[in-house]
Amino acid sequence: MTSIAIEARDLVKTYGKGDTAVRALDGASLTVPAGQFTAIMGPSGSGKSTLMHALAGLDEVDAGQVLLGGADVTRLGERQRTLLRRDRIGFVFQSFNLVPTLTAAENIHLPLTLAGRRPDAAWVDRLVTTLRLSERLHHRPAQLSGGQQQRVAVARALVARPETVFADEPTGNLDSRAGEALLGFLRHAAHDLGQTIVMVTHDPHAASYADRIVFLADGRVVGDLLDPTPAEILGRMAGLEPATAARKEN
Ligand SMILES: Nc1ncnc2c1ncn2[C@@H]1O[C@H](COP(=O)(O)OP(=O)(O)OP(=O)(O)O)[C@@H](O)[C@H]1O
Repeated sequence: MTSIAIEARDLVKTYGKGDTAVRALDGASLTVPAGQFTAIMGPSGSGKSTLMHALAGLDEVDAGQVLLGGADVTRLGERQRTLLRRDRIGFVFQSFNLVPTLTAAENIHLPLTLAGRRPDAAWVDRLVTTLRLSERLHHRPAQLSGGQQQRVAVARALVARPETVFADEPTGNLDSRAGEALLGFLRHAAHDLGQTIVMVTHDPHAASYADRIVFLADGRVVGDLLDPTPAEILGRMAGLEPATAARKEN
């Protein structure tokens, strides 16, 4: 039986107040099996980043519940949420969030340093080699290209082998070869190492590496697709875009 890594029920999240209020999540519900590579897709503004931040316990929601590995994230205090993020979750953000004064190697090791854990040298070596960072370990972020910074951020997210990895557009700054290597690696992390991967992307080709795609529109989950091909994904996305645009104009 497949165990469940994440269960989100009826999530509601509103930004702002009054006339300018935006309901970014409007009753989003979702179940993510453990050890699966899941992609979240949907039109711009449909709530993908908001959903991912809510699932990861980075942002609070107005209503609803998120169970992550059995813990109710929405009910934890700030300190417990910080520990949960530190010990069980890895993140890859669009903006990398690398520490500018640390080298690539120090950035990669940071989650272990913060948790007072020793690195697994063989695992670090494998990450660095697969992500082609061996020649760049002693550079600081400002001395790295966007793609290299992205790969450092990915290595950092995986270094502690967290149960769950959240990635927001992880291939956004990569050329196609580096992007494919990274996606292959995320797939491997799910299938062979049992990590649960949740990725937000706009790119149907990137999403086709996932086991399952969850589609969002207007803050709600509106469907999913198993073992998707890029063509199937494009078809579904085409069905979502006009509906959202039309509703916004009304
Ligand atoms: N901090 C914020 N303050 C106000 N509104 C916000 C904030 N963050 C997001 N929103 C709004 O909430 C809605 C959902 O945003 P979100 O970033 O989750 O969408 P998305 O699907 O990830 O979009 P994109 O694909 O363009 O990155 C959008 O209408 C956005 O403008």
